[in-house]
Amino acid sequence: MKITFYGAGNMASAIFIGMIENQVVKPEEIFLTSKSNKEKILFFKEKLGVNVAWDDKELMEDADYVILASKPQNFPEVADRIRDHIEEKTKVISVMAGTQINTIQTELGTNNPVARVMPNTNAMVQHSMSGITYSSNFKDRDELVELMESYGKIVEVEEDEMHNITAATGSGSAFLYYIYEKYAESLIELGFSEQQAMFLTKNLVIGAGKMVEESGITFSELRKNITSKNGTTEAGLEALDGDGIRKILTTTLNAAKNRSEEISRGEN
Ligand SMILES: NC(=O)C1=CN([C@@H]2O[C@H](COP(=O)(O)OP(=O)(O)OC[C@H]3O[C@@H](n4cnc5c(N)ncnc54)[C@H](O)[C@@H]3O)[C@@H](O)[C@H]2O)C=CC1
Ligand SMILES: O=C(O)[C@@H]1CCC=N1
Repeated sequence: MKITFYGAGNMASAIFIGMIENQVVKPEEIFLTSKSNKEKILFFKEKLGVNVAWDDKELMEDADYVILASKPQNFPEVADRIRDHIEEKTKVISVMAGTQINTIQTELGTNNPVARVMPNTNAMVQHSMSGITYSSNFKDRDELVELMESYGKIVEVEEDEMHNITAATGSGSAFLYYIYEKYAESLIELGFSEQQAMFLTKNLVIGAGKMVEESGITFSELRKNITSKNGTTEAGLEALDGDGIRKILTTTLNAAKNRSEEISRGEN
């Protein structure tokens, strides 16, 4: 197999590191190219044993998959590099936010099968939650699904649902990290040192994640198990105000979704 990545930044590296660690591909089956971070991809070559190249003929020759992993704004330049070299056998996989299948096919000047995947950087630890959608001519999906499942879970969606997935899980972990950051800052206000606040928050998050994974019970049951009648948690939860926080999160998710829709209309 040959998988070529155009772009080797945060998202692409989380994917190929996840795939290599899970041994679904060998490092020598991966080809990387980039624009900005030349030293970084030479580091990946050195550390992981992947191939690195800037010659598009070499990159695209006999490729089974080409992964589009630049920012959407850089896609026109990436398309210029790929267009004259794409072979009939090559399936196109895009992780770019917003960029529609028909835009990808038009820019590449090809009708090759295209899948859009919206992963997240938890791919690095094989825990991405990714959405996937396909062009109608994308046959033989099992191999791609196996590749994508090597670094996490996937849900298949219609293309117009990709805006929601992008907000919910593509950007979603950043929203959760932001809440953890704010939680740690509040602990400092409570009187903990910065080091203590980070240590407490980090272990709270790890423990909560493991409870979600291993207990098999719902978020609300987990919460209720902590909440004593007229106790400290109840007092805190009343102050937290469930509806208020839901409103903030809905506004957050809608802002991310709207931005994905703007990108799809070419509003850079
Ligand atoms: N970072 C994340 O959590 C997620 C990112 N994505 C998508 O992944 C894509 C990449 O995002 P990041 O990895 O965060 O960005 P990044 O800035 O870390 O990496 C972008 C990469 O694209 C390369 N690039 C730019 N122009 C190029 C060109 N003409 N030829 C070859 N390579 C080129 C850069 O050199 C760099 O390696 C974006 O489209 C984003 O929407 C999707 C889901 C999550
Ligand atoms: O912020 C972004 O646009 C990308 C897409 C999802 C996560 N990061």
